[in-house]
Amino acid sequence: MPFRHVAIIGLGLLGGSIGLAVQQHLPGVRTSGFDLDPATRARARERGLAALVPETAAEAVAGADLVIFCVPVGAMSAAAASVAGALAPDALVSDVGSSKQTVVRELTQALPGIDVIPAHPVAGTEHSGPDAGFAALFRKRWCIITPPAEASIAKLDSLSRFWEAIGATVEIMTPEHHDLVLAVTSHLPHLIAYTIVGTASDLEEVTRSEVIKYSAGGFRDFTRIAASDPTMWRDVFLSNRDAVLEMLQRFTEDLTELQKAIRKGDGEMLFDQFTRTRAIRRSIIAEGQDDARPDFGRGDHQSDG
Ligand SMILES: NC(=O)C1=CN([C@@H]2O[C@H](COP(=O)(O)OP(=O)(O)OC[C@H]3O[C@@H](n4cnc5c(N)ncnc54)[C@H](O)[C@@H]3O)[C@@H](O)[C@H]2O)C=CC1
Ligand SMILES: O=C(O)C(=O)Cc1ccc(O)cc1
Repeated sequence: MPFRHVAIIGLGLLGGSIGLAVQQHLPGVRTSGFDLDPATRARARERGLAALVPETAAEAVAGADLVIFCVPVGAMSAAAASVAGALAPDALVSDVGSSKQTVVRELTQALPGIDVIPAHPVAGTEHSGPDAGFAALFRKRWCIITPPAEASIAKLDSLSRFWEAIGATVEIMTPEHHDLVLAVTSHLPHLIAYTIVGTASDLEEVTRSEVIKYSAGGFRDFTRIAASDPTMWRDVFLSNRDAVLEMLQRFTEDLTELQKAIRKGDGEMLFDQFTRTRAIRRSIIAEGQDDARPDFGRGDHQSDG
């Protein structure tokens, strides 16, 4: 393993999972971590999310050759500023943020002279905080690395090997392309889930208890997504604004087409559309890209296995 000491800033779902995964898969690598919230630091020590959880970010990054920011994308700048003077000059800085263009810009600006190579493990749950992390989170999941044009090939290779060692499969993309792809595959679906759950709970003629009682498959799946962390998702939408607005525009147009078909009684149009989307689901399953997590979509327990 090219890294001897990994420091994790932010010890919630992502940071905690990285800490546990490194300790499980790379026992020779030192781990340290810091979180702004004292209660999270205390819980991180109890759960052993990192071997060392000191009281300051500067102490956590001292001597680390890989520093990973695992904070909401709107907090990346402040988190980077909090370690600016304390990083080893040859440390590699990375992150796990769900959007990449603003993050790469903000980390690079906050840390002049330091190598920054952002990443996004496309792996998560609707849970957050220091109790949510588990070592197997990244197993068989994609990790998209978005190196700036000037990134060192050797450091990019080291970061790829790190993610592979904790179970992920690495893909390289530009930050621009990443933000477009994730806008449609992740950000828009979350926005739709937040909307539909809000719409259902605002109805006057249908009571909230009826919504809960009769929430068969479809609605229930949306409520899982809509339970995701409000701070994290507020930041994702504000940071990936342009790509999300572009995808939302296309989605709105397609929704209007379906609305027209229903009004006109155009069953053929509806049937063709649903046949096309069923084929997409089937190809996801055939490629083994359905979710490997044992509790996906069903319970709210996590495992450390
Ligand atoms: N939740 C998910 O499923 C996924 C999240 N991500 C990304 O990972 C990042 C972290 O998300 P989660 O772990 O889910 O969030 P989380 O809410 O579980 O953890 C974030 C932690 O960062 C801490 N924090 C905030 N500002 C800080 C600062 N300046 N210094 C130190 N700690 C600070 C918070 O106290 C919190 O404990 C986000 O950027 C998110 O977009 C990426 C993939 C999946
Ligand atoms: O829980 C789910 O279904 C997710 O979609 C998790 C997730 C959330 C944010 C990401 O950037 C990547 C994965």
